[in-house]
Amino acid sequence: MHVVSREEMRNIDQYTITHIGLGGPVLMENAGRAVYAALEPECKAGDRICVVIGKGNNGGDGFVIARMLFDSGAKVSTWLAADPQKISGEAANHMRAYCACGGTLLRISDEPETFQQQLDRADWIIDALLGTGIHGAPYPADQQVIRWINASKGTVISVDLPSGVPANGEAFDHPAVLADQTMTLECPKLAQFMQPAARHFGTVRVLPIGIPNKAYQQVGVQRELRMRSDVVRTLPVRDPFSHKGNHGKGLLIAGSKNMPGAAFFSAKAALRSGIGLLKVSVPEVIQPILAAQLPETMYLPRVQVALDGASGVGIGPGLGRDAREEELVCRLVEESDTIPCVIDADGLFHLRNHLDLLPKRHKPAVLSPHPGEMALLTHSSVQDVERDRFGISKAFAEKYQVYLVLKGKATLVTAPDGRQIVNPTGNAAMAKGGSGDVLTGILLAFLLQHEQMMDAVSNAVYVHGAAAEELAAREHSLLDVLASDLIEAIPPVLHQLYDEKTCR
Ligand SMILES: NC(=O)C1=CN([C@@H]2O[C@H](COP(=O)(O)OP(=O)(O)OC[C@H]3O[C@@H](n4cnc5c(N)ncnc54)[C@H](OP(=O)(O)O)[C@@H]3O)[C@@H](O)[C@H]2O)[C@@H](O)CC1
Ligand SMILES: [K+]
Repeated sequence: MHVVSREEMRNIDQYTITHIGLGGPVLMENAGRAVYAALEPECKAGDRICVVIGKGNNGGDGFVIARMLFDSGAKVSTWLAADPQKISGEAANHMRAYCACGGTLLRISDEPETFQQQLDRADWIIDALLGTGIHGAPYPADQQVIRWINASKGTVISVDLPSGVPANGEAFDHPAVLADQTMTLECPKLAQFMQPAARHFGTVRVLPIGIPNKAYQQVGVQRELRMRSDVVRTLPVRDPFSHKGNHGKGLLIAGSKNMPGAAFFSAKAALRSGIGLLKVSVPEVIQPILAAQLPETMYLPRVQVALDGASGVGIGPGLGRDAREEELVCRLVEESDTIPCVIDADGLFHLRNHLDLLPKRHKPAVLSPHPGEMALLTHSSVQDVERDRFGISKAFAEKYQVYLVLKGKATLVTAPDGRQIVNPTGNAAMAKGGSGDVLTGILLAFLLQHEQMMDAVSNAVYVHGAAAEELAAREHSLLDVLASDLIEAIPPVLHQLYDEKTCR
């Protein structure tokens, strides 16, 4: 499923209308019908539904929804936030169709008190005020309508976008609808994955409106939401005649005297994610503790680190910020030139002034920063990173020729050629020390077992998030999940995914 910017969505619509010949009224009819079809099973007989309609094409969708509700005999009141004389194009066609079917239109500016009363009494409020077309803050009259919608008690369903939210997710401080549910048309917009916009969406349903794939290809959209079916399709299939050497010989350089746990989490996650052989390099002082906890790995004293036949390397979790490690990180990034190399946490800290090493590699490295680490790498602030997650990631991945995993609510994977994949799994239980170390281990293991790096990285991020969801769905809350719990949730997640793979 594609993820689009405002401009891309407009171009996709235009291509579909002009070159494919599916006219705007058809798409609008499809959009309104899709929302009606999704809404209808949720509504009980006698529910009061208030449709709030703006002047543009988002309002046009609202007319279709209102017409279908009216035709089905629902208790619908349809309120216009604009002068009907100023409604034009496809929206005007659908306004006429609604009226011709016998529907009544009320203007908010004529009867603001009645509007507020009806909003207050409504079980459902359909927000078709503003969509992808607005520039800047909504006009003052629309801001007032948004405040009234937000003060209402009914369930707010936003059509395409919560009104007032900028589609590209730019930071804003004006009023915007706080939806209970957003029925996104055709494909998710960037705003759904950006702060503060994302907080306005409530739960999201994506409703197809019949735009053909050709339109996406022509516009050249390079962003996708990872679907479960993508993960199931691309997970590696294990050869029944394989041996441990076929599933990767990983080397993990992690842990320090004060952070032995990080090495444990990464190593155990890599083992749970299928790696064939794993050697862990830790300071000698913590080796006995780890060896007792994790007898499945081999150990290499930190002073003797050499690739020594490894087919992939993970660097960074709990490494510490001692200046001596900087040289080690740089050396390993250079020496592992032709094999997968994952760099995280303190590995990123040590690499921050040596990023020029990255584009020299034959095999692109995988960097997995959280926004704070990304700010460090780009000499910016966390706010700068969050303001433009998509743009900053793309510029960085292309410049340094890396796979970049920018962690967050919707972790974003960017390939060296600029393709981007948004991860849908995960929850707030992961906001705890050690979670990132687990991901490093899964990444290392998956890179050694997948054919395509983008699949390996995206699947690792997906499984990591799915493990947190699995825990929260069963015996855990969002508060009590530990990194070690995440690791133990990898097996049920993989079990389920492989089950789906064999069932297909
Ligand atoms: N064929 C298609 O494209 C399809 C599109 N579809 C639907 O259309 C939506 C996009 O439609 P859109 O482009 O008409 O924009 P929309 O968000 O309804 O409102 C823009 C209107 O607001 C105005 N306006 C501008 N700035 C403003 C502000 N700050 N505060 C307040 N108003 C402001 C501006 O008028 P202006 O004031 O500039 O004259 C304009 O009239 C999309 O989200 C989806 O729902 C679907 O039906 C599928 C087919
Ligand atoms: K809307």
